[in-house]
Amino acid sequence: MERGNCDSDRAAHPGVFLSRGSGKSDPQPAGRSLDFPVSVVLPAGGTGERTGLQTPKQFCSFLGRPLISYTIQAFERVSWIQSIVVAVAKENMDLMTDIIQRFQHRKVRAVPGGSTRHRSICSGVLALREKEQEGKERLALDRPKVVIIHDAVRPFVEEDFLYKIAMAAKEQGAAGAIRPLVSTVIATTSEGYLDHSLERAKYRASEMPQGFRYDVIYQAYQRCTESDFEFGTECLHLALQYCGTNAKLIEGPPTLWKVTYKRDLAAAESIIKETLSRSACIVTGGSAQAAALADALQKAVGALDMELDIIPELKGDNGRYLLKEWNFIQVSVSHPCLSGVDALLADLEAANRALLHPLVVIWVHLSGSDELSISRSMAKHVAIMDLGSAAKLRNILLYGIQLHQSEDTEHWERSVLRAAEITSMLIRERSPALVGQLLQA
Ligand SMILES: Nc1ccn([C@@H]2O[C@H](COP(=O)(O)OP(=O)(O)OP(=O)(O)O)[C@@H](O)[C@H]2O)c(=O)n1
Ligand SMILES: O=P(O)(O)OC[C@@H](O)[C@@H](O)[C@@H](O)CO
Repeated sequence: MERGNCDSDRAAHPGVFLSRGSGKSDPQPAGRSLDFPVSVVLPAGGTGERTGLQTPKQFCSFLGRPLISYTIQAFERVSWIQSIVVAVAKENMDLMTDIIQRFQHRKVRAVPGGSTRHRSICSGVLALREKEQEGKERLALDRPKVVIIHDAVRPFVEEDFLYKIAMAAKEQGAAGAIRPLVSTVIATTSEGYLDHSLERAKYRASEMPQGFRYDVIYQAYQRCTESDFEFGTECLHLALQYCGTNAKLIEGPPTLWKVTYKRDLAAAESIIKETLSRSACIVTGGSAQAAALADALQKAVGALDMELDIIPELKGDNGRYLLKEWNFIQVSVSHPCLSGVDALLADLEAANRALLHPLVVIWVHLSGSDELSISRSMAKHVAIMDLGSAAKLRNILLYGIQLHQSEDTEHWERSVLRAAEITSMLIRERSPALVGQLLQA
């Protein structure tokens, strides 16, 4: 009798589909293509006990966005992946549905997971049997030829490696990521003493993603035992044990690690922030003075391991920066005018880029020597504070940096270096506390 579900008391759930948001995810990289349908199962039904936190780790947020949303995005950006099923604990179905909606994830549906990881994965695999239905319209999605299974708490996965796993799974029936062991594996006696140690060079750590021909993983879950469901941790083993399918093992990059302990959450946040902070686009408005300041800043931030692209305006071909850059610097000289910043904020809102990550906009103002009146200075501070408060509601973090013209070369160079250091810190830290502040370089 075909196993219709993975927990004794549970029918296969078709999954909750949300209308596909018009949300712009990152532009699809000009990637590869596959001539067979591939779907993904993300087991996310755990409680994350080893983090010691109340919130399951897959729902812990970085920069205002849950970890699972980063993992989903890593897959939905891959053009040859037709659909993604996330298996979550029943009590988290509404939360997962809200995350899919709020971050306008596409190709994604949530299904109830199970009491163990294997049961959650099995629920996801069974859900892929159903023709995916959205509203009244039936989606012309075929049952996948290959299923990629990937822990939802492994957010750093790249298309190239997914491609290798999917191709190997199609050819071999199963494929899995491996990594060298860091520690030696030892066997202990029942009294807690060393029994023997394994020769580390002969063994590898089994990681994710893993890939399977649909029929292989489906049959494996149909044939495995309740003990497998309860205590097993290795899908590749099920494929070998119950389908005679010997997985192709492919060494993956070190970025495939799994968020398990609380320290891993801090590491993941640091990597995400570092990834978002590598570059920025500086808009000069076309003036020679602003361009000269931009050149000086570009050199100074280069020494801080950050790249600046300098453009006169975000029009025409330069509009592409609105779709790919996470950080922008708008330069104004002499007249403390925020109209350029206003226009940039409007462009960013139209591009809907702040949906997934907080964007950083820095207004760099080079004030003339004559601009020392207290009232004008106060007006600037109030203006950027107001604009910053409004932009923050749209997940755009607006900061200001003011430099003063100086004929003294040494003084000027020190100002530019301070401006570069402040710029790098603001982009790296994305601190909500400094939003709307006009910092002095
Ligand atoms: N019943 C379960 C248990 C785990 N998982 C998922 O399997 C992946 C890897 O498992 P693990 O790191 O062990 O997650 P947890 O079980 O949540 O962690 P812990 O063992 O610390 O509770 C995670 O994405 C987790 O959400 C799942 O889908 N269903
Ligand atoms: O054992 P845990 O539930 O912490 O994590 C699951 C891992 O074991 C699993 O993802 C890989 O070993 C590949 O099977």
